[in-house]
Amino acid sequence: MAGAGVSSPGASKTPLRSPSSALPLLGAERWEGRALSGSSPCPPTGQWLLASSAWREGPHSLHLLVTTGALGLVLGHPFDTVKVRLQTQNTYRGIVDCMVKTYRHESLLGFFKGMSFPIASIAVVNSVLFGVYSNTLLVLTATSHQERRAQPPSYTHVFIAGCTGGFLQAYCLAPFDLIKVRLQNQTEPRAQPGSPPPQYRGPVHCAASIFQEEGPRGLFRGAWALTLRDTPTLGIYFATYEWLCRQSTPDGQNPSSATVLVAGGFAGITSWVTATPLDVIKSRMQMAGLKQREYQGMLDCMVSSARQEGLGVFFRGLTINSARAFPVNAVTFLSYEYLLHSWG
Ligand SMILES: C[N+](C)(C)CCCC[C@H](N)C(=O)O
Repeated sequence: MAGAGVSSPGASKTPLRSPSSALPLLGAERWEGRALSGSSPCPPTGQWLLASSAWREGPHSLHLLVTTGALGLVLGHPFDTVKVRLQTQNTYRGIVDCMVKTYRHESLLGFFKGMSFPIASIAVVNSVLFGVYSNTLLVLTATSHQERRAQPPSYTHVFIAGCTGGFLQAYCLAPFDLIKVRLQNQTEPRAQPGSPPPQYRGPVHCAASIFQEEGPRGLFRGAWALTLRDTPTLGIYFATYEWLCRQSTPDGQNPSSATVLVAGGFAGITSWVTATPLDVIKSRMQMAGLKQREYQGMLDCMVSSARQEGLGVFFRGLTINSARAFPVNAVTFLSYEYLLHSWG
């Protein structure tokens, strides 16, 4: 889950304080402080990712990344399943129809299909996203997090850092996202005696089957669409969060919980609204490996989807995704800030 990794927006409004009293300090930022207090203004290349700094920071940073990400994922997964089904299957008349059919045929468990791999991979994906984001900001602004409080980074820098993080995390996310989408689209009820078994018995079986049937590259099906979806929209995500927090936080103060909730929620919505057209294409490309529909490439997928279903196809799942995005990203940012505070 994205969401937890901005160098705290509140930090930019906070006067210099001792690290122990400062509200939001991400592992990487502590590390940045150390790096900058030494001779080098830039992070050593071998320490580029927060992945490594989070591990070195000890269990706190790691728990932080895992807990916030997993919480958001579990909360939002039922919405995500409905979204994926609406985007890739033409059998539903709308959100309510999809929910009712899913519940009737598959029970509540149907909404949670495909959740295990995203949870298992959240630490890696978030480490890459936030590590790259945080360190790109460090390189761009050449200021430590403490200096950044007095001199907040420009939105252009925040945007570029977010895009860089989004670009690099996309390739880590791609196989996990593919397996999630394939499992979410299995509409067979679980363990019904007599009914045909689903094609994939679980995430590992799904990964192994894709590898065997579609080759190693099959695991990266839809990866380009995912990269194109995430690169600009994660820039928008961080910039929106930063902007909203700065707007509603008086100088010298940390953002209130309400500000964090609202800013996180709207950052999620804004980013998902802009991501939806490519999200639809990405999900369709990922499902294309099953040969129900084949596409020559991303452009072909866009053109044939639009021809057959009209331009509205690019907005499939927008409503449910926005409904999901607000609480998920509000909670993600709030728990992130809260956990940093209590462990600070
Ligand atoms: C960039 N994109 C719009 C795809 C996602 C941005 C929000 C990410 C968040 N973890 C969530 O799952 O809602």
